[in-house]
Amino acid sequence: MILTSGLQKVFCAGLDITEFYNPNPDRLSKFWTTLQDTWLSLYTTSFPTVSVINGHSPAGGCLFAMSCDYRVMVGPNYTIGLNETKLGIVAPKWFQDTMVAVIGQRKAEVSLTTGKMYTTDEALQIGLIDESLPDANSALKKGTQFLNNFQKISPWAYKMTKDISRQPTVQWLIDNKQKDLDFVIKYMQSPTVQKNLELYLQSLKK
Ligand SMILES: CCCCCC/C=C\CC(=O)SCCNC(=O)CCNC(=O)[C@H](O)C(C)(C)COP(=O)(O)OP(=O)(O)OC[C@H]1O[C@@H](n2cnc3c(N)ncnc32)[C@H](O)[C@@H]1OP(=O)(O)O
Repeated sequence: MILTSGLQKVFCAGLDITEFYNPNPDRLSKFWTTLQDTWLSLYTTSFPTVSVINGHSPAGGCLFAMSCDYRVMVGPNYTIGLNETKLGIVAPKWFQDTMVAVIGQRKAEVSLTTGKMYTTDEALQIGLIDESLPDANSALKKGTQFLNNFQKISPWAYKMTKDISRQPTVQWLIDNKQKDLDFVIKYMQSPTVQKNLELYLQSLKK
């Protein structure tokens, strides 16, 4: 499966920030549970996945890209990263663990604490993406080539290997779904967090 965008310059703008601003707890609860379930499904697919990142990919967009098996990004003008601290919020543990699995503990900690958005070249250098291509068509071709490797791999061997590799991160969320949800609901009701989100939303308006 290839995950890509039909837009001109945005792969995925991340989660809809307005869902976190002055949230209705019931609605936020459904929103967050859907996100947890969607991520669990994507991160544990029984078939190979590639993200063809053909535009900017902040926060939730970066999470979805990192959750695929391989990342091909169009360069040099787009950016990718977990920028939550720039919004004055915290990337949850499973977002962080997903990044650690891709680029390692040290690079992930620097990346997460600074909320850095990496250019395509920078992302390639730290291993956040696997390949950089100059345009969307060649990126799509590369992504397809990667998937073709699996014609010679046993689906069972593929799935078992991926399960072993991803198990700790997946199991943590399965075991802590309610705790994670409760934390988000409580955290998003903090006046400081709300103020930070208000300022960030204002900064996005042109
Ligand atoms: C325990 C704590 C739990 C925390 C949970 C984790 C929470 C969040 C994870 C996230 O995913 S937060 C989202 C982070 N996303 C961003 O920071 C992206 C911000 N957007 C941009 O940088 C740019 O919009 C863009 C994606 C580079 C696209 O730029 P472009 O110039 O094409 O478009 P704009 O004119 O800037 O935007 C159009 C329009 O959309 C609004 N908007 C953009 N992104 C979001 C978003 N993620 N959520 C809600 N709204 C968004 C932007 O304000 C514009 O609105 P209008 O001015 O048209 O009203």
